[in-house]
Amino acid sequence: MAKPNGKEKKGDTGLSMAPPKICEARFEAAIRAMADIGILKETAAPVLNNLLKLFDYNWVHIEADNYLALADAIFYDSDPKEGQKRQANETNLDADQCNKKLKTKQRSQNPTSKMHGNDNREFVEAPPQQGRGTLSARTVNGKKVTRAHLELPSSQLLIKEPHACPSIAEDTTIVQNNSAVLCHGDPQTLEVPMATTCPQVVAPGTRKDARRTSGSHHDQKHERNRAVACSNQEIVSSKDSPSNIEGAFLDSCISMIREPLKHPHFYCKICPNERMKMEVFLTPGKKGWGLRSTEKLPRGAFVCEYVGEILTNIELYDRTIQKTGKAKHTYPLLLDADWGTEGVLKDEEALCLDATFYGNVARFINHRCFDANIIGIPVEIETPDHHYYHLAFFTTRIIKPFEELTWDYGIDFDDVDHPVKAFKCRCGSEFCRDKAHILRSKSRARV
Ligand SMILES: C[S@@+](CC[C@H](N)C(=O)[O-])C[C@H]1O[C@@H](n2cnc3c(N)ncnc32)[C@H](O)[C@@H]1O
Repeated sequence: MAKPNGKEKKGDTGLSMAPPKICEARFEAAIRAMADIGILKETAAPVLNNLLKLFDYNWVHIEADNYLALADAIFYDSDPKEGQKRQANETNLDADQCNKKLKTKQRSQNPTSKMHGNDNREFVEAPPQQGRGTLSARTVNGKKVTRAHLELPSSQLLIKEPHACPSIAEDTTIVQNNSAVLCHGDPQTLEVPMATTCPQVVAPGTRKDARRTSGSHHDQKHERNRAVACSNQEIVSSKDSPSNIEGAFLDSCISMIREPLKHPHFYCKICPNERMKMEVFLTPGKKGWGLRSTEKLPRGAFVCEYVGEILTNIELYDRTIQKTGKAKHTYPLLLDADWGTEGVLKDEEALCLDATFYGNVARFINHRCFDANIIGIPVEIETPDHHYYHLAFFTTRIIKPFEELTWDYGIDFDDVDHPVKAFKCRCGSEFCRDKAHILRSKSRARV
């Protein structure tokens, strides 16, 4: 008997009995669809039977996309190479469709106050993001292979990090719609050379920085390599001269798309992101909450991205002024990695992130002068506009389990002219830049 969803169970019909009318009609319709594209019934029927078994007689999968799974299975059975080419073509189509979707989504976002990263993601409790997507199954040389179309949240579109790997089941082939990826549920990462620049969390009142008129970080002459991780397999590059990806990495990207059968497994057993468990904890040193990993982390491990609302500097400044004296902790981050290279930016144009109301665990990362154990690396994803990028945190050295993760906000503690003071630094580093606070602490200790 046919189930409401078209599923037919052997037990319902009896093995020797003819399939019920509804399935017979569906069977014939599938054969007709194949005949329309020049496939003989003798070829199509046995493959269809196999496919039905694979899909547990769920016709929905077989009829989807005008019998795409069936056509593919036939192609694979008759000529695996041809089947791969066909799949590669579909892959490109899928990628285009997905990119369109992503663009539409971006356009529909609130232009004045957006989340940096995943839409609607809230801090602390937010689980690691899993890309949304669809799964379809097909037979490859008689083996069931699941194909996943992932639409990944933008905050997961990141950079190459040798350990960044997916938690994808072993029979899953990933068709990536975005090229540069990191974190859970993702198969492939990109190797992008980047130099650390100095994006900073702004202490309340680093209005001087916000105006970008001066500030120590602006004077630093970094060679600012950029990772431009665009959708659809475009990566890149150095700031002044966009370069191309080349060599083994490019070859493997092409191969993943064109020869998916060579890359059936993406399950990674060593990826630290798979095991990494972040913990927000109350620091003993009056810094408020902090962040740590319960696991040992290798050097260079991706930790997380800084997520917050995207504001202009004017908006951030207004918020800061309103909060002054009330907020104990503040959560802004200037997207200033490129400031100073194009003359003076207007405050209405310069961007920053504010994790006060929306954010992720990164908002709990405390500051440590100079010898912090993580660094923020700017990553451009949606747009090559250097004023808007994501900030990805990576470990600078091996981190012991439960060691606090710290990041050098780059605060100028000597900026005493500003009406709103930075916090008193309690980082404990021997390189602490908050000299005034150290002196005060020492004289208090003497008394
Ligand atoms: C991005 S938040 C970090 C999380 C914060 N500790 C909390 O409890 O939410 C930045 C704020 O943490 C505090 N903070 C961070 N690093 C500090 C440090 N080295 N010394 C003292 N306070 C610190 C300051 O109040 C600062 O405004």
